[in-house]
Amino acid sequence: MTDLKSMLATWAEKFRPHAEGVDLPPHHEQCLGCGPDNPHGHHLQVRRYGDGVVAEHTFDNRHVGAPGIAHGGAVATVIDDLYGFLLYLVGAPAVTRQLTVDYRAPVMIGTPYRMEAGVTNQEGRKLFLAASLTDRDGFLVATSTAVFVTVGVDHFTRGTQ
Ligand SMILES: CCCCC/C=C\C/C=C\C/C=C\C/C=C\CCCC(=O)SCCNC(=O)CCNC(=O)[C@H](O)C(C)(C)COP(=O)(O)OP(=O)(O)OC[C@H]1O[C@@H](n2cnc3c(N)ncnc32)[C@H](O)[C@@H]1OP(=O)(O)O
Repeated sequence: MTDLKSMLATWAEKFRPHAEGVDLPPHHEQCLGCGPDNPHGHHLQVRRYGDGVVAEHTFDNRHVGAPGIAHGGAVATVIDDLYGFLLYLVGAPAVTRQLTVDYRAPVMIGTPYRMEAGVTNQEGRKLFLAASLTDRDGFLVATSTAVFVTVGVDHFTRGTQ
């Protein structure tokens, strides 16, 4: 299990410039989106792509909704986590305040998709983000926007207190 102290100790290494095309580090080992040690997770692997991030991702039977189709919540989870990798490039931790997903076509189990995300605007603590999910033919399957708000490390230790 990842404890908060050891997770925070890894931040300096994560929130720094990363080379183009190199795999970005997971948020932490148990992260639902990208943690390699989470047996229920999506094990998302993400690379920097210019000013944004990119991933090739395939949903599996642990994430099924209607038969053969990925659960919409699972798709939103992976998109949300993909946004979390932009924070390394922005250089500050932030959390999701608003997330929208436009499900344009079913996301099929066992089919590889390309996912891209980038920062469209930054105003003070607010990061306006956008993402897309396309199939191998370049067909647009889902689009998303999000507002993330930058936070200090205390956010992860205090809850609502
Ligand atoms: C999740 C695990 C994290 C582990 C971290 C590990 C390693 C580090 C790696 C990365 C860093 C962290 C995360 C990456 C990981 C995974 C990615 C997935 C991310 C998540 O899964 S994260 C969980 C879900 N997430 C929450 O749990 C947030 C709950 N929430 C709050 O904690 C507060 O709500 C908070 C702090 C967000 C803000 O609270 P606050 O009091 O500080 O600020 P306030 O409310 O004033 O809003 C500030 C300004 O945003 C404007 N604003 C608000 N809403 C807007 C909207 N919809 N559109 C446009 N503007 C909007 C306001 O109008 C104001 O604007 P202005 O400053 O101009 O007045």
